[in-house]
This record gives sequence, C-alpha cells and structure tokens, in this order.
Amino acid sequence: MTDGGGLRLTGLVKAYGPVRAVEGVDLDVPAGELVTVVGPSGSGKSTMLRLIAGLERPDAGMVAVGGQDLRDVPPHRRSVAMVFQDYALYPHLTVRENIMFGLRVRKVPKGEARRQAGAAAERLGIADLLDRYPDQASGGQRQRVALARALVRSPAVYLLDEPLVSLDAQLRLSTRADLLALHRQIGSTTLHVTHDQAEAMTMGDRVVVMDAGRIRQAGPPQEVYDAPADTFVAGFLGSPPMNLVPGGGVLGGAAGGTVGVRPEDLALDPAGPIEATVDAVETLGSEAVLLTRCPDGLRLAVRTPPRLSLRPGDTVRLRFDPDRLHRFDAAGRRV
Ligand SMILES: Nc1ncnc2c1ncn2[C@@H]1O[C@H](COP(=O)(O)OP(=O)(O)OP(=O)(O)O)[C@@H](O)[C@H]1O
Repeated sequence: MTDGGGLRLTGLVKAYGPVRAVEGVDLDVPAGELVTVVGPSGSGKSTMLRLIAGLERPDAGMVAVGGQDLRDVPPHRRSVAMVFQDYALYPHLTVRENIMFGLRVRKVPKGEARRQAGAAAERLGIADLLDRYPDQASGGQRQRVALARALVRSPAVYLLDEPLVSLDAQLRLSTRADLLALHRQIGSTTLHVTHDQAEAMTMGDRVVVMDAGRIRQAGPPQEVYDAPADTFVAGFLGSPPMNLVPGGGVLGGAAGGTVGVRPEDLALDPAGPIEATVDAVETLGSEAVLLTRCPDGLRLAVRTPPRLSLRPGDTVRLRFDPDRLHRFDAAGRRV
C-alpha cells in the first residue's frame, strides 16, 4: 500500500495557443482509488495526464500528490509513472534495460536496478523476455514491459493512457483482469484513460467523463450510467448510448427540455404507444440492437433479446416504462 498517495487537481488549466485543452479541472482521488477517464477524442484526457506527470506545465492550477504541491518538481522526481498507449519503449535497449531505465536515471545502483527489474518482470510474467529487444516481443508482452517499467518506480500515482488499446479483444480482456489484480495488490492511486465503454464501466471505482477540457461528471460507474448529469454524459456513456428526444416527442412532452431513454428501457410490444420502422438489426450473439425510426424521423435504438425475425423495413411498436425516463432541462442538465 502506498500511503498518502492521493492525487488532487485544483483549477487545472492548459491551453495550446487558441486550444483550451484543459479548462479548469478539479479532481480529488483518494489514495488507492482507481479512476477511469473517458471522453471524446480531443477532450483533454492525455493533456490532464501529462500535466500530472509534469510533461507539461499548467497555465494555472495545481497538481498535488500526497498533499505535496508538485509545481517545482520535475517529472523524474515526481512519484508518478505514466504508461503510454504506444508503450514508448526504447528500441535499442533490451527489455531489462527498458525496465531499469527509470531506476538508473534516479541513480539506483546497477545491481539493485537489475534485481528490481527481474522481480517486476517475474510479477508480470515476462521474465523470459528480459534479454530480448522490444521488437522481438508481441504487443501484449510489450504492454507488460511498459507496465513493469512503471512498477519498478513504485510510484504513488499510476497514469495509464489507453494502455490496452493496441491489444486484440481477447488479450485485452485478460490484460484488463491482470491490471485489476495488480492494482488490488499494490493499491496505488491510478488514473486510467480509455475509449472502451466496458473498461470504463468495469475497471474503476469511479469514472470521470470529460468534454472540451472539463469534467462533466465523476462518480461510481453505475451511478453515472443510471443518473447522467447532463445530455452529454447521457449520450456518451453506454453503447448504444441513451436515446435523447428534444422536446420529449413520443416519450411525452418536456417543454424546452429533452427526454432520454436507454435502449434497454425500450421494448417491443404490439400494444406499445410508439410506432417505428426498423432501419437495421445488429445481432450481437447474446442480444440484438434494433435501429428504428419513427414517422417524424426520430431515431430510437432498442436493445432486445437475439434471434428476432425482424428485417429492415418492418414496422414495430415500442413501449417504455415512464419511471425509466431521464429528463433534462433546456440547458441539458438533469432535472
Ligand atoms: N502539443 C500540443 N500542441 C497543440 N495542441 C495540442 C497539443 N496536445 C494536445 N493538443 C490539443 O489539445 C486538445 C486536447 O488534446 P488531448 O490529447 O489532451 O485529448 P484526448 O482527450 O487525450 O484525445 P484522444 O482521446 O484523441 O487521445 C486537442 O484539441 C488537441 O489537439
């Protein structure tokens, strides 16, 4: 357990010329918490991590780890390790040398650095690769090398920038489980950026949803899913995302606001109040997603059991449970 390794971001701002990459981020991550960070491309996720790692200087605001303001602490002296999506391994160094690199920079004696690199490699199941070069390892193995390199630094805070993105689906699933097990063992504060809905929902104690440099909502994944703070979050989390109907339309009036319903909260029912035409049927094995269109052009996604005999062009009727509707005001905020 790393003690006192909580992370606090206060009023963090970073612009690149006219681009406001991070626009006033406040975030408090207690020691040991794993937070997943999601948001569209360009919403400032990587920039936030780079500010924490010290690879960028904030224009305003503060990064603190364990209560210490890191303003004047250079990257290599921060108790923070970042793992990049492309692993950022040195191709001319062996796996062992890559893992040792950060320790050597910190003047850890060579013998001790070798020992620690060996132990980290053992832990991640890559001990037999220590004398190979990164291009002699598979994507999943390189991923583990990058993790081992972060691990030997025993940082208070881990920053993972889409570390699983280049792995195939199966490897991704097993590496996700390994990452979680590792986090449980070492219990360090972790920020994990991902584009993957399943990772966002399952990996973190909390999920942080970012848009345009700001945090739109932060909370336990199920809570954010069940009660999105605004239409942006509602339309971002979930696959397919929530159906949002401006004005309420077929879901019932909402003067000036928007009414939303999750695809799983719509059901086929011959007596249902909504008539729609099937545009497409996406069969996913364990379930199907119907993409439908109402006479007024409104599109509604419906999650259903698989093995439907419906085809594009068929007419269906849909029902919804009024208790499962989400209401948002004219500014898009949950009411
Ligand atoms: N070094 C840079 N110079 C100029 N603009 C940058 C720089 N780095 C990031 N930006 C801009 O800042 C904004 C936020 O970028 P950032 O990489 O943080 O987003 P992101 O959420 O991590 O995106 P992605 O999911 O695509 O990785 C984008 O508009 C991006 O173009």
